[in-house]
Amino acid sequence: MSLNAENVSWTRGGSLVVDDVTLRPSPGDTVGLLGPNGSGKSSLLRLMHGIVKPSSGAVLLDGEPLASVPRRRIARTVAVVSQHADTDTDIRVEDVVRLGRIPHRGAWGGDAVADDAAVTEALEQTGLQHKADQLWHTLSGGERQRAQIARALAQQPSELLLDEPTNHLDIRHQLELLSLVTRLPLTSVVALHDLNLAAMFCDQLVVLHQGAVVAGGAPDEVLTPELIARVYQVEAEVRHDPARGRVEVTFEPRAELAVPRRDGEVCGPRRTDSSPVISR
Ligand SMILES: Nc1ncnc2c1ncn2[C@@H]1O[C@H](COP(=O)(O)OP(=O)(O)OP(=O)(O)O)[C@@H](O)[C@H]1O
Repeated sequence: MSLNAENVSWTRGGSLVVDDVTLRPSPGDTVGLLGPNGSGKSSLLRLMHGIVKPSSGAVLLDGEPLASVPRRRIARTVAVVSQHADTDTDIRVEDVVRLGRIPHRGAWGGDAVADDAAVTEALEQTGLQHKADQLWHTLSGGERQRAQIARALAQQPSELLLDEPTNHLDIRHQLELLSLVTRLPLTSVVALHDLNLAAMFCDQLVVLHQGAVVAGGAPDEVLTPELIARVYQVEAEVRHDPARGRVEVTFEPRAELAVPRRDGEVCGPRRTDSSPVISR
């Protein structure tokens, strides 16, 4: 299976939101989609899921334009975890996860044993077994996020699209979630803001800036101080850690981001000598 974006552009309100993007994840890879707020990550994921149609170019599922693939086949193959999932209805966590089985139902129903097994496994993988009977709207933000991921896993897709899946998660669950995603025998495209998580877990990175791809490749090729300065306007130090086999990014707070205090003084970040930087 493959899900590729080929020279995809998407225009909205007169602006080019996604600008001639080609993305061809290798089977089994985890591809990190990076870029500042508004750079087009969510829009590209929506295009790759077929929720919106490209203005030009095409998204191909196994070489076939997504627009001509039946919705049901897309749903069996591609699962999405979006940023904003919500419901007001009284639905239990297990039932949310079970929604992932809908694409597998035929006209005469589904395979109940396979459905139960997939739901149980997805709840276990996301550490939500003990929440199975709890109502969705009583979950914390992080638990809701994990329930959405469990729903996507129950779908048993070959392609997984995740839009900032670590939002709301504490550090342990961020690490667990991304390590789960990378362990699964799936091809994943995951929009991330945390460059170190991206370096730690992604096989390949693609960086978007104003809708266009400005860098792509292995994390240690992509994450350079020059790229980070150009795209995020932030000074960064990038260290190669041979023991861990990855790069680590640390950031330099910028002096011009110093904020005025109520007493008129301007406070910047703490220096490494631990004395507060205060200038008048
Ligand atoms: N339906 C739409 N109509 C008009 N503008 C849109 C639409 N969808 C997205 N945009 C604009 O396209 C740009 C890219 O948005 P998008 O949500 O894809 O960025 P993003 O990289 O995911 O951002 P973030 O990191 O903040 O989630 C933004 O400027 C947004 O306002």
